[in-house]
Amino acid sequence: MWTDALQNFFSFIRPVLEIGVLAWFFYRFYEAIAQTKAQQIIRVFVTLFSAYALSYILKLEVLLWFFKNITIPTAIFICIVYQPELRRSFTQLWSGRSRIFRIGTQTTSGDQIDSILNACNVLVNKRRGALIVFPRRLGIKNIIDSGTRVNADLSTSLILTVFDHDTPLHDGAMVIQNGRIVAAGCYLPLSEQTDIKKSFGTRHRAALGMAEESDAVVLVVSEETGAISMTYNANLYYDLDPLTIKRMLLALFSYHDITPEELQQEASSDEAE
Ligand SMILES: Nc1ncnc2c1ncn2[C@@H]1O[C@H](COP(=O)(O)OP(=O)(O)OP(=O)(O)O)[C@@H](O)[C@H]1O
Repeated sequence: MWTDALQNFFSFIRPVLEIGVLAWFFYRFYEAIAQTKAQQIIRVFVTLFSAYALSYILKLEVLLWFFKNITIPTAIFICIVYQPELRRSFTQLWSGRSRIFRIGTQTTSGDQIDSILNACNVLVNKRRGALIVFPRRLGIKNIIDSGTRVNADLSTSLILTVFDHDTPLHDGAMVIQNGRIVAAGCYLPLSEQTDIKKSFGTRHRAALGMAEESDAVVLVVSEETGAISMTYNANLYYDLDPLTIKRMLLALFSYHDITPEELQQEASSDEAE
């Protein structure tokens, strides 16, 4: 009797489990893709699938033959043409916004963020540029290996020393993780976005590229304008004030992905209460 009940239970739960896992997977995949240019790929697939379904329902034999024969070449073509977008989507899928993938941690404290922002303000006044990367869940060993390992306690003076002109490490990016300066002089991937402002040079392009390739947060101090900007999730937020940066960093380090506009809305609704 028990085995019958168990069998009945499993035969009920199995399809629920299968549908649940598939729905979760497709939702996560869509969520990752919706943030990137790979949504164009989804549109192509949806259009092709709709056309195929219509041909099937209306029994349009010639169109059905056509769709059957173009499926594999189209899939290969899309994988080749959209390879960077697909790679980014998968990276975001596994780095994810889901708690399940929260393996790594970034525990840079509020005081340490203050030290970083103090350094940024001094750099702004001295008209020096800087690029600081905060890895989150995804490891960025390849980026760290492209520079020089520092592995030192975080301090305003060390950041200033690194980004001062004529120091061997001022060219490139600094990596800060868990309140420590892990490396400096690191090379970041450049963004391939074409709709980025023409006035942005390679420093901003590198910050954006890093935010496209990984879930890291990047701070950029512009040597030319003195603006402090931030990139993450393939977006660049230009010229932010120090308080916004601090609040955003704290939120982002605790995996609460937030934009400056959302932060302002939260602050104004807190004031209203
Ligand atoms: N791929 C890269 N990885 C890390 N750092 C980079 C990379 N490309 C450029 N940089 C840094 O950016 C500096 C050049 O900045 P550039 O003036 O071209 O950029 P920008 O976006 O106009 O910034 P700024 O507003 O500070 O002038 C380089 O000296 C180097 O330190």
